[in-house]
Amino acid sequence: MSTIEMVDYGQLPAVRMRSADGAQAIVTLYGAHLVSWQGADGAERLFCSAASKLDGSRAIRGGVPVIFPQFAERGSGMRHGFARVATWRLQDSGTHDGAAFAVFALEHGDLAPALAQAWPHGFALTLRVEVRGAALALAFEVRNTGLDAFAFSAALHTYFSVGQLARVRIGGVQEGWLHIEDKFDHIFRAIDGPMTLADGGTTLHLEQSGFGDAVVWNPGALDSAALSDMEDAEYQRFVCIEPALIAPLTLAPGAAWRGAHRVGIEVQ
Ligand SMILES: O=P(O)(O)OC[C@H]1O[C@H](O)[C@H](O)[C@@H](O)[C@@H]1O
Repeated sequence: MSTIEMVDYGQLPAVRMRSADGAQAIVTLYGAHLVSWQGADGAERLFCSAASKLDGSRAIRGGVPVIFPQFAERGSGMRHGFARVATWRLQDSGTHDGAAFAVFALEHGDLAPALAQAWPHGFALTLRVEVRGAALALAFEVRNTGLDAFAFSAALHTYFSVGQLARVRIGGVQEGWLHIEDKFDHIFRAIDGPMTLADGGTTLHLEQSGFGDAVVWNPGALDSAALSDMEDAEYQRFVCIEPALIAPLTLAPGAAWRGAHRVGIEVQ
């Protein structure tokens, strides 16, 4: 049976969805942050740092932070935007054909006063998360509900759990495989096909639409040690592959933009 229930994740209220075949995901309302995803095989596919704050005092280190309306420091607002540190609402949830899904929403009126003043635009965001079998589907929508156009960037900053960073191969971002052993931070532009993340006997198949770019990031040993919310050796346990819209897109009043990210697990 598929189920949707409220749970605590650390000190944060969260939604856990389970599909009929046992796939599950947990999303905190803080950030509409997907912190855990297991396919029906029960293996955790996302990384979340053991040192992450889970109390709403700062963004969660791991999972899938929703980046909006600015990427990193490419803009005058807060680093990676406010969506990952705002508290979203559960707008809808349910089950269909054995899958379980939940939809999270954030509007300008939901923002704390300081954030609302810093970004005075009418907007409505939704993030839909669905799990079933070996598949995860994320759908992100940005709608301009105001009277003026605004420009935004966005990303689904996915931290994939890996056995050992140095063994991982990433396909679909450049000619041949990409290998990462230490610090790496690169924006791959104009992604026009599926990507793969191969780790030992498991391959994740990644497909994105709407998002034209993909950012691949790992902090490496030195930066990892300098991050207060990551343990020193943890950089070897994940790689971020992030569907992204880096160059700001201008959205007219009433217009909407959609980006999707689908992940499928193949175990050899
Ligand atoms: O530490 P954060 O604000 O979560 O950012 C983490 C990382 O996000 C992206 O992947 C950027 O490309 C990196 O430059 C950045 O370091």
